[in-house]
Parts: sequence; structure tokens; C-alpha cells
Amino acid sequence: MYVKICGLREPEHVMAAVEAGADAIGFVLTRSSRRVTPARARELASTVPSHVLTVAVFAGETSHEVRQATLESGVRAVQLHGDHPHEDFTALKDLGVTLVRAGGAAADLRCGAFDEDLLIVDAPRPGSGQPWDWSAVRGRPRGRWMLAGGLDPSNVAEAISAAEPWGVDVSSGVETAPGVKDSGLIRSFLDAARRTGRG
Ligand SMILES: O=C(O)c1ccccc1NCC(=O)[C@H](O)[C@H](O)COP(=O)(O)O
Repeated sequence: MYVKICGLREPEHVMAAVEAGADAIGFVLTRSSRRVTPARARELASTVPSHVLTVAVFAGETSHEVRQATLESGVRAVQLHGDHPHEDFTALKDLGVTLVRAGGAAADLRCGAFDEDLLIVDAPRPGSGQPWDWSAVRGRPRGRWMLAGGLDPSNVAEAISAAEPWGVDVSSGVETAPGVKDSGLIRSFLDAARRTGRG
């Protein structure tokens, strides 16, 4: 089970995620209580070993803004939320980063349909921590896809069993308040996701 921990802002939480075995960690570079500057993302990403994917999260920025912030932050992946046309993904190909498309259950659920490498199927309001009917997408997404939206250490096993994703992505569920991560919750989440024995 591939696990991404999103919305990290402090070195101690980056370390906790890496040491607990996260496959990917995300930095939010869009409007949010979790927002960090590209310079801060670079500082945090510089401490991450190369086997862990560093991801910059965007929602609504132009391709030019995404490109600039990605280069500035030095991350290895870009996650785009919202209704981006295929051309926006194509335009980022030359950066050589992993492209992640994030959308709701009504989006095109074929990973790769927009030339992306990974797909996230998320709640209607990304980063809100609101659970949704994960079972509604069971059997529908194709390829490498992560389930997100309202996951936490206590429900991730149930969510995995309901939707049978390739991976999971969490932010609010490993926080004690919006934007405030907790190392213990990060470890518990990774432990619970891995204990499902899938993948
Ligand atoms: O985290 C945010 O505030 C955010 C804002 C705008 C677009 C995306 C955002 N976050 C993306 C993620 O953290 C995850 O991909 C996912 O939505 C997890 O959300 P949740 O675990 O429900 O908080």
C-alpha cells in the first residue's frame, strides 16, 4: 500500500513521516492553512531521502505559476487539483517531475488519461478532512490511484477495504488542528494502512 502524507510544514513531521516509511510527502503551495512558500518547501524537501517522493500541491494556479514554484521548491512531483485541461499536464512534462492529477469521484478515473503518472480520488473539498462514500469508486479507477478525503488512523483500514485503492493520501487526519501535524498520528496512520496487508 503506497502512502502519502500531505501538508507538512515542520522538519520534525517530515522526519516522522520518512522514518515511519511514507512513500511520498506533500507540501501545499496553494491557498490553505497548510501553505508553505516554495523556499520553505525546498528547505524541507532537502532533508528527504531520494526514495521518498516530494510533492508540491497546487489548486487553480496557472501553468506558469506551477512551473515557477516547482522549480523554486525543487520537489520531484506536482499535484494538480481542479479542472485542469490535458494541455496543463503536457506543458509540465519537460520538468521531468512525477505528475499527479487529483479530482473527485466524478472526474475521469483512468490514471494516465491526462498524461499523469498518479491519480488521487479525493473528497469534493480537498484538504477538508471530510469522509465521503469511498465505496462509490470501488472497481472504477484504473491504474495507480490513491484514495484521499477524510482518512485517519482509525478509518483507513475500512476505507482501503471499501475502495481497494493502490495507495492512500492523508492530511487532516494526522493533525491536531488545521495545519498542525502530529508525529504520533503520522506513525499510527502509516501503521494502520500497512497493517491492511494490501500491496
Ligand atoms: O490541504 C489543503 O489545504 C489543500 C488545499 C487545496 C487543495 C489541496 C489541498 N490538500 C490536498 C491534500 O492534502 C490531499 O491530497 C487530500 O486532499 C487529503 O485531504 P484530507 O486528508 O481530507 O485533509
